[in-house]
Amino acid sequence: SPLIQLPHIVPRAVEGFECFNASLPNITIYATGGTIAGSAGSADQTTGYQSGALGIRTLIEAVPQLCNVSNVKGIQIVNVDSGDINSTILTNLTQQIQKDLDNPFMQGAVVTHGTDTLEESAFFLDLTIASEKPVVVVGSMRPATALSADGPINLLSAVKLAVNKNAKGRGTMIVLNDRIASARFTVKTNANAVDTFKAEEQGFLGVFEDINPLFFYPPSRPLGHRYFNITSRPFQTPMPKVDVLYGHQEVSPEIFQAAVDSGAKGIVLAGLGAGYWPSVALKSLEAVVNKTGIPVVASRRTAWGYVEGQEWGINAGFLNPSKSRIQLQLALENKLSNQEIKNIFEL
Ligand SMILES: NC(=O)C[C@H](N)C(=O)O
Repeated sequence: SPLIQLPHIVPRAVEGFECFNASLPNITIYATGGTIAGSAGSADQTTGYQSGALGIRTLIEAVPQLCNVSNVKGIQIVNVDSGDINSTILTNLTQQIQKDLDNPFMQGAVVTHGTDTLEESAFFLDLTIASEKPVVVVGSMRPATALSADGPINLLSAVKLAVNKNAKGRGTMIVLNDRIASARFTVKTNANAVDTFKAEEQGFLGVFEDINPLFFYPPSRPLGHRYFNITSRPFQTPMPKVDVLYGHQEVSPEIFQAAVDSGAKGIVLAGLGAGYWPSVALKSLEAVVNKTGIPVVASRRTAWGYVEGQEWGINAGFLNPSKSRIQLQLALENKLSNQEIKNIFEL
């Protein structure tokens, strides 16, 4: 049902909205950049374009259908390639979205984002926003100027999802290519393809049919979900540095100490198979862990799988390295002990 019905509250709600109809729900679109806001020199150029070139007003104006489903307010958080998103930008985003969703007149939030690190930001929002209302992160693989650009339909899908009554209680979701995906499990699997976001083992939450969301199951949160309250931390302060190290044949045993020396307060390992390391490297890893007490999370370099049983560290379970890094950073920011961090990861 529409959130705004009483005439006397209309003027307050109108403020800041790009389009307004008292019978429609209210959504805020937070724009951060990426290819969905990307601009190339010609319509047939799909690489080498500038990410984060167009502002949120341009993105909204390109999809007039948005105003048929929702009142949309656009907020430009930053306008960057997603490689430049960091913990201060994400803290700012969480704090603004939380405030917004706590407002009874707001129905949900949509975040536009580059796809390269979208899986990290979506997971961050999932862990730091406390609300039943939907948070939807959306991107595109083709710049806004391209033939068959996927951004406009993805944006309309995201807004339709954010106002859908079945979308509540599912945490943060990811929308691209007619799919609804879980922020916890979904990753970018292909550097170029439009159907890149997948969770091979956990699957999708639903699909879009005629640009309308259809869910497979009732709402639920994934096992292992944990909330981190960052609403009152100063957002300008970066969170503790966590490095991801990649395992391979002949890996240098010195990389663990090098990470600590460069300021890492936690380490995530993209290990071989189910979290293994070559024996020489493992010895030096154990020495660093024993000497510094730094938390080390064992994840995997394979795309999918489950990591358990690595005695020298904290086992990542189903979380891949990029998502493990986000959770470890939030755990360190919240000053959790190594044992408490272990309890969060090893459910
Ligand atoms: N498709 C994209 O959005 C890629 C872009 N480099 C980004 O992540 O910002």
